[in-house]
Amino acid sequence: MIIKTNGGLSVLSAFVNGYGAAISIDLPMYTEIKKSGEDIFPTPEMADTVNFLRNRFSIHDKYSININSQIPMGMGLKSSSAMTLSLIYGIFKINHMDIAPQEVLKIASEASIHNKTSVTGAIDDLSIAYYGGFCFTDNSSNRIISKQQIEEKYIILELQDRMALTYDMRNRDFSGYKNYYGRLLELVKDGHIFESMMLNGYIFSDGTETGIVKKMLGTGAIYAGRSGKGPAIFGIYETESSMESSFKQLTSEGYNVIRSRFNNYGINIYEQ
Ligand SMILES: Nc1ncnc2c1ncn2[C@@H]1O[C@H](COP(=O)(O)OP(=O)(O)OP(=O)(O)O)[C@@H](O)[C@H]1O
Ligand SMILES: O=C(O)C1=C[C@@H](O)[C@@H](O)[C@H](O)C1
Repeated sequence: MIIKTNGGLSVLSAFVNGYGAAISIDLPMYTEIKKSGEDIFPTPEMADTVNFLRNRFSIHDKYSININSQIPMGMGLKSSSAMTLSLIYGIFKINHMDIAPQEVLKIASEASIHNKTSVTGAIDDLSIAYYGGFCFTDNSSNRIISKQQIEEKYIILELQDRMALTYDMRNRDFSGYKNYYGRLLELVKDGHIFESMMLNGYIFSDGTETGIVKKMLGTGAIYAGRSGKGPAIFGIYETESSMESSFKQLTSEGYNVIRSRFNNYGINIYEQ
């Protein structure tokens, strides 16, 4: 069985006050899961996720797993939530276990903490991997506050040659940002998703993104900034042609950029 899901962008990082929001973009991850004579897990985090599920549900089969992903890892593009959710969703499906979506998300959130790829459980990131579109969540109670389909827009991502792992954020003290995040929360509640995206990324700035952000804004982007902790930088474009012309400009200047777009698809079985 092959499970397909996608990456996404941060709208509100939940490290500060537990509230999180994210938005799904076309960056597919294909996770192939087969019952097998022996366990074949490419990474310790994948082994941990499957073992977590086995202990919880008395699943005794062995699995061979292979991931083919276009979500760059450790970039703030929701790769770990796509990985954890696709394994859990896929193992339930392969075993014909009919588990309600909110229960799947809760288990994936607990597994994300257990496999050390998440700090809060990242129900925001898991929810967009599950449903697509935009999701706003309370990560401290594993609850979706709202979710909605998102209008088509075009994205450019600038990738950097370093990773920033979420788990490394676990000891960072964000308490000084509580007032600021109170305001960002109001922005999200009032529907100002893209404004929150830009202002949220600012907290994780190391000052190096100013050049590319201004380049994106100066070549047609309507918003640009860091995707949460990053380091990936996003630009949002109203039309495909404005995105294409900015993309041409950025590549000619040597930026490492890829194209994407918002999506509303969610997780599904790509091949039985
Ligand atoms: N294609 C993949 N194959 C196997 N494991 C993956 C894959 N993509 C991500 N992972 C797992 O996710 C980890 C990276 O997750 P992390 O949460 O640190 O980054 P991220 O998902 O890019 O960040 P963010 O949560 O800010 O979007 C990797 O170390 C790996 O364990
Ligand atoms: O692992 C986590 O708890 C999180 C990781 C980031 O993606 C954040 O954007 C998210 O809100 C929470």
